[in-house]
Amino acid sequence: MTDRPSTPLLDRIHSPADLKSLSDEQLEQLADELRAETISAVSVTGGHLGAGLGVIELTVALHAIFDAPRDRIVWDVSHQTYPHKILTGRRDRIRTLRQKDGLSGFTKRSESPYDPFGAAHSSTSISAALGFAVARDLGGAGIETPACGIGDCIAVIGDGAMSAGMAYEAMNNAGHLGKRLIVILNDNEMSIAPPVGAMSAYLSRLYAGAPFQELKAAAKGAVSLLPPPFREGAKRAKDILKHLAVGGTLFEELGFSYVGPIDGHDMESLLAVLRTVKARAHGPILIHAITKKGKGFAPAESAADRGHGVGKFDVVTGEQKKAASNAPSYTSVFAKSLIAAAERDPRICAVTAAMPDGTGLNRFMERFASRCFDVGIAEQHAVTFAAGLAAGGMRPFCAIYSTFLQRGYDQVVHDVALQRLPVRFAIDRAGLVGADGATHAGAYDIAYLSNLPGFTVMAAADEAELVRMVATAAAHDDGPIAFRFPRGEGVGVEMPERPEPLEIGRGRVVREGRGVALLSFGTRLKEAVEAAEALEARGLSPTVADARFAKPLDRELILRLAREHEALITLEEGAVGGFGSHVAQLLAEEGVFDTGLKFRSMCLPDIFIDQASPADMYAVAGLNAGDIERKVLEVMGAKVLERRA
Ligand SMILES: Cc1ncc(C[n+]2csc(CCOP(=O)(O)OP(=O)(O)O)c2C)c(N)n1
Ligand SMILES: CC(=O)[C@@H](O)[C@H](O)COP(=O)(O)O
Ligand SMILES: [Mg+2]
Repeated sequence: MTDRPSTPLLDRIHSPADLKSLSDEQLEQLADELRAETISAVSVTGGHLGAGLGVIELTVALHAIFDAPRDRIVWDVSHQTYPHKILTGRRDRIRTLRQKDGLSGFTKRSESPYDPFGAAHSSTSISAALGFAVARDLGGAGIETPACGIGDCIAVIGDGAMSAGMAYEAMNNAGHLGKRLIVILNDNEMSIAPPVGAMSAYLSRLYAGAPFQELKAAAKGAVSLLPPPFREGAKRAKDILKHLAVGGTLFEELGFSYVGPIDGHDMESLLAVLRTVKARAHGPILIHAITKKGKGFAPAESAADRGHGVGKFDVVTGEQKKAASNAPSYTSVFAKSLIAAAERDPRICAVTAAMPDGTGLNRFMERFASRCFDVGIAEQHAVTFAAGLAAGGMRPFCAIYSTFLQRGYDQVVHDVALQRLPVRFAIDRAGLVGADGATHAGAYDIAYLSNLPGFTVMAAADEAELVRMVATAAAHDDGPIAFRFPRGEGVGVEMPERPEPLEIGRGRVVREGRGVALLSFGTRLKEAVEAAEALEARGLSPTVADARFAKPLDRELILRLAREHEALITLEEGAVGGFGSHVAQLLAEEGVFDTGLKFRSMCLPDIFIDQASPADMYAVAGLNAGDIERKVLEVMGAKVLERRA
């Protein structure tokens, strides 16, 4: 007895080469089995379900027609690649997805030669595929697979990812270079939330209602693309292409041949069009495939997010297994606090870059639709748009995950900081996030914001602190201000009734002790307190303080801790170069080291940490309570404790 689906054909597939001998009908059957296997695997791992289900037929067709790894298939975001992983020799590990030591939830060059380019942040695929195409034409053979060289270069990009400027930068360049390059626009009319923006409306118009171009002309153009009959389906290809629009679109204006729209779930259409394109394409070509996110799994198809990101679930009912929560999530605390602040202040508005649910701004949107802006996947624009709002007299909160804010860094520097504009950055997913792994680690914002003149940088130690920081940011008009908080639920502390803004640049001592001081910035505070309590048993009683601010630093507090203790240890959920470095700089400048203070900075190590539970990732980073305890003992010269299990 097994709860795995029956997959006789898929069981024979060990690499894409095995698809080459299958008939078109068998490829259709393979797609059905691949869908069942994908659903089964994600039901035990959780993860990105809907996007993969939407590209099952496309994945099979691509691997049947093209020759990966020689042909480079570059998946945008790559959260839709679980079916691709199954077909490319990773089926035996597919139930380890997104877990410690398991398969990554995204494409990863070190994981497989079939993943020619890693991704997880969106809208990079056309640039990367174009890079491969140019390398090919310059005689490059690829790093991992030099023996097979580089064949066709194919970018598969979603309609949501098409909202980012980078995709247009790439098409602009590709149209100019004129290299053979295949872009498949996987249009499921969904980002994580329903897509927004004029471009999304334009894509819908390409296949909604009346044909946008005279059919006769389209058919003529299409027929000229047809190959001589080969293998199966040439006649069918002709029939299909007769009904397609070719030319006349924005893409055509950018120098691409446009083929579409085609039904991305109709294997016959896909095979026919891909065969034709493979045989005849010259220059850049864009194939517009219409798909359904969550296709073939009713609970996903009917979910508001089309099953974008799911927990483990029951394959029959679709019911997700949710862990009981003991405290509200940081995201919901942020959203609630911002709504409360906006009730009082009509200047408060909010900006998200395609993450209304993830940032909690969907709730703000329900309450203040005219003051909330989902700009699509467009972090650079989001930041400068917020800068404009601030310059216009509003009080904008730009809510972006730490990892995605990286994309808007020049805008943060040039448009916000340099002009000292009071944009409030609500930085969610700060620190290590778990299953999404290294691509989504919120590791760098402390460093890349704290070095900017005039920036105020805060980190919440718990959910009550987050409430205070929202109030602080709302009241702060003197330049840009950021506050960071992690993924997941809070600590379960009591919440302030009427949050008062914090005094800028003032930390707090949460536990008075002696000998050694632990100065935490962010939610490692809980670990620091735990470590301090454990150290009591060893005769040590560390002082524990919450810095609250990485910029401006609480000089008074830090210098007092340095003066009154033999050792000072800083803690943060960020990369080297952040809070600890700024504290070290202050201590050095003040000559504190000259008088013999023992100083250590505990931050993320200089490595990319693979996916695992956040606790396991912090164990790799050496930032859990036991690690802090050991560090204290090491610094204070006491016996190092046995490593905790
Ligand atoms: C730069 C960046 N911003 C935000 C995200 C978060 N994100 C992941 S998938 C996604 C939606 C992508 O939509 P689409 O490209 O249409 O793919 P689909 O899931 O519909 O297949 C978003 C916003 C991201 N991965 N990268
Ligand atoms: C692929 C992607 O970037 C998002 O879907 C991300 O996985 C969301 O993560 P959260 O669950 O933390 O919102
Ligand atoms: Mg989409």
